[in-house]
Amino acid sequence: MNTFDFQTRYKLRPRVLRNVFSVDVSTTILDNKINFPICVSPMAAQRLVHPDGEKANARAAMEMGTCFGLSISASASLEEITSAAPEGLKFLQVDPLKELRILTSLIREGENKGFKGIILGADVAILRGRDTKEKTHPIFPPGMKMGIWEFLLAEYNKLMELEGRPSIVNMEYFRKEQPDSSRTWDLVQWLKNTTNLPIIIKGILTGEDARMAATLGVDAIIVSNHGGRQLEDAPATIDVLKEIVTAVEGQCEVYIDGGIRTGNDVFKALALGAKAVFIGRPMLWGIAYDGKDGAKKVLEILQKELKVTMALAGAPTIADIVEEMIVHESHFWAKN
Ligand SMILES: Cc1cc2nc3c(=O)[nH]c(=O)nc-3n(C[C@H](O)[C@H](O)[C@H](O)COP(=O)(O)O)c2cc1C
Ligand SMILES: CCCCCCC(=O)C(=O)O
Repeated sequence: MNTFDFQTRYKLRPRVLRNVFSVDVSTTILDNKINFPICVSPMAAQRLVHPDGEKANARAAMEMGTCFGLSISASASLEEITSAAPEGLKFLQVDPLKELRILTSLIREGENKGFKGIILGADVAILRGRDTKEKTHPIFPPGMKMGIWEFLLAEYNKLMELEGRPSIVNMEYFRKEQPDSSRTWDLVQWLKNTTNLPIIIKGILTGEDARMAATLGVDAIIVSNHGGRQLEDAPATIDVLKEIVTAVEGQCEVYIDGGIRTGNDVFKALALGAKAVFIGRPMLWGIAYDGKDGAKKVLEILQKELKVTMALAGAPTIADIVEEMIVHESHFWAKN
């Protein structure tokens, strides 16, 4: 099964003789202006790829004028990301945890450090074992720390001290002990009561869950199969995008990630109703190639490709990208 079906299954229906002398790819997400609708997905432990890790990607996103998603399992602290990208638009991704008081402290810290949205990882009820992990036994380089988990552990131990309960010293144990697979939609309500920041829920793949999220008042959904890393045989995100856009009836914004590799892929997602896309692995390849400059290059290439597609498809602005410009390949089978 192919979890990434942008290129093979969807074709474009270009309109010609339209004025595309100037193509404007700028847009907004949650009222924040971004220079183009391509944002950076939260991804753990980026210092495994380059010594600057998340700082490089956050800085690249800021310099390019787009949004950076910071993973709760980042190999950088909130402080480091804030100083690397002080003016950049940044969302903080959190997971369902057992001790919600430490999540509150983290969210407060995010608010104070200028983060503009909280992404709730909804597809990590458990973390799927990875074959490659068993084969390669990745180890963290000396000195590499998971900055946000360090913060959470310190907050946890403060609470334990106040309550006269035993503290935890082993980080690996803490990171395994805290994720909470019993959490339900109540967590969304809890988040809404905890912060005024917009709530973005990541990992939705069905219209039913999308409607639930919209009803609970989330501000945005990221249609995501976690880059194919969690549930095996989950659908390609592009295949369920329309169902989700239809289900939310405009009550919240819809973004998508997973397998977006070209400007054409971005265009197709927008045509099916996404307000923006997020990209994961290409940003890791970017920093692996050349740190922050490599990450910028990835964003530059995608932005340029999107402009070309918009010009050739007859859409001078993001608002001009409409559903009639995309068709599923089965449309052509029916005719033969
Ligand atoms: C190495 C790696 C680490 C990831 N870590 C996280 C994470 O910490 N939190 C999260 O919500 N998603 C995580 N993801 C999933 C991404 O946010 C995103 O959904 C996915 O990578 C998008 O697909 P793409 O890589 O094909 O663009 C990770 C993905 C990768 C490849
Ligand atoms: C090294 C910590 C891994 C945390 C899990 C991050 C994740 O969601 C992933 O897909 O990987």
